[in-house]
Amino acid sequence: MGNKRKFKSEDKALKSSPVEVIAEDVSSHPLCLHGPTLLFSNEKGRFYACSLCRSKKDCTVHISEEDWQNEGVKKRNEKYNNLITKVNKSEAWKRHNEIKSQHPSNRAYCITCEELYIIHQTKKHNKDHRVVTPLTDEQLSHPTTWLPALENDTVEAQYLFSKKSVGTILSVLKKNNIKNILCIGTPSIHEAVSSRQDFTSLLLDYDKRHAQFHPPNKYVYYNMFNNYLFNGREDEKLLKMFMKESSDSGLCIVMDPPFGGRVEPLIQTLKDLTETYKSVNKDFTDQLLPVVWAFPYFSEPYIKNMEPEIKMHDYQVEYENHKKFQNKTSKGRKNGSPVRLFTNLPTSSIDLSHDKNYKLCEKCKVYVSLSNNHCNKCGECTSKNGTTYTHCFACKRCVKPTFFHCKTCERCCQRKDHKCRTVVESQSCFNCRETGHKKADCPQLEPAPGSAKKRRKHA
Ligand SMILES: C[S@@+](CC[C@H](N)C(=O)[O-])C[C@H]1O[C@@H](n2cnc3c(N)ncnc32)[C@H](O)[C@@H]1O
Ligand SMILES: [Zn+2]
Ligand SMILES: [Zn+2]
Ligand SMILES: [Zn+2]
Ligand SMILES: [Zn+2]
Ligand SMILES: [Zn+2]
Ligand SMILES: [Zn+2]
Repeated sequence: MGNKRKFKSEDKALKSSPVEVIAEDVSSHPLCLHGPTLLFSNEKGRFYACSLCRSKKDCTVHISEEDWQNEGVKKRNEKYNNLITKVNKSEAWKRHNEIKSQHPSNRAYCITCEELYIIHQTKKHNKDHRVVTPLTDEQLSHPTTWLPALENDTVEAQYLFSKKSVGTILSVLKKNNIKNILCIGTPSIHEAVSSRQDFTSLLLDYDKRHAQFHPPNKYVYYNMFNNYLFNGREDEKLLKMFMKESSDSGLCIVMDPPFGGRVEPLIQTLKDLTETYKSVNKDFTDQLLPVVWAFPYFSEPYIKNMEPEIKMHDYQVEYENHKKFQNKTSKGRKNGSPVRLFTNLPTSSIDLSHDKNYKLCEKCKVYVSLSNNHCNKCGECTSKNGTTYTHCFACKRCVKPTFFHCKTCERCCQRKDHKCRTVVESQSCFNCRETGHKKADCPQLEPAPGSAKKRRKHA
């Protein structure tokens, strides 16, 4: 499962065409089958497109900002109000209970039709269908352990945490006295705590198969890129209730978005969820809700720029079903998994004392990979990608071992295929060409009306 897919490496990410997402309230945007679209901007202009599908083939809605002013276009887009699907959670749960009342050998799940059924009740699932049977109670309550990942890799991208990673994440929450978890795209965390007394959780996920395995008040059919609840009001009430009940015992968002997902809409979602939390817990301070977010290390500049409180920790998140994302001591990638934990909880609360791949940096007071060295010049443990960085005195910073200081370019450059005076322009600011921020946030420019920077200033 998932082996066809190539991870978008840092270099590939740098070569992809530059497009910004304008982080803003999406409620007045055109709709597609996945809820409100996002406003994108590239060198040709600004346009609305799907928040979830990365390929135009999967979702064709594409409306320029100018066309969206046209009443006819607005009228035509209204059809999506009726086309967006909901999930019938109570029906699905009723079915689950009927199936559970049967002996495991009578229980089955058809992968082709994505449904649970009782064997002797239907002949619909013939030999062309992929069927899983028998099903134990344990399998019914832990579907991620046996449900195959959804096929469309450009949309759902499902990779499960290893048991060790689940344990690490839960221990961080414990250290911070957090008992309530909003699991966004993290069904294995949700399942791991489902029978525990010390945590409660609510799963928010786009994979609606979960409705057949979790009670209606434990699962929400959700799009994390536009904070869209497909079942509308009913689930908004549920989410608010969960937030209200968690006010005394700590709430944390634990999210693991599909790889390649954009940072801007995810940060916007965290802010929107924080606003919802504040609307039901009036005395909550102005900060962002606690979050533990699994994401590739090379997204750090974007996250840091948009939300400096969210820090990257050196812990390498391991996955069950992906060789490349396992630790370097196993068969995986040379430098280990590229996925790290980003969090606004104190990084010193991530205790890896039991893990031989990490050491405590006495100066940073944080656990780091054995290969990560503390640089006294930079004042921190500087490695990001799992290799040992070296300090460049000219650039006054630590760089990857694959870099060298080029005197002609007057900066550190990738050693391989270096051509002097060429700059990788994509993924950097359209204006000043620096990485780490987008044009809308460029410190050299006045903020455009409605830009993220402008809105933040006036917030
Ligand atoms: C990379 S996997 C993470 C799974 C996680 N590591 C675990 O073990 O539970 C991404 C998860 O996000 C869900 N997902 C994908 N796109 C989503 C979206 N737009 N909104 C909400 N959930 C989404 C997938 O169904 C999947 O559960
Ligand atoms: Zn769409
Ligand atoms: Zn079937
Ligand atoms: Zn250090
Ligand atoms: Zn250094
Ligand atoms: Zn240098
Ligand atoms: Zn050069």
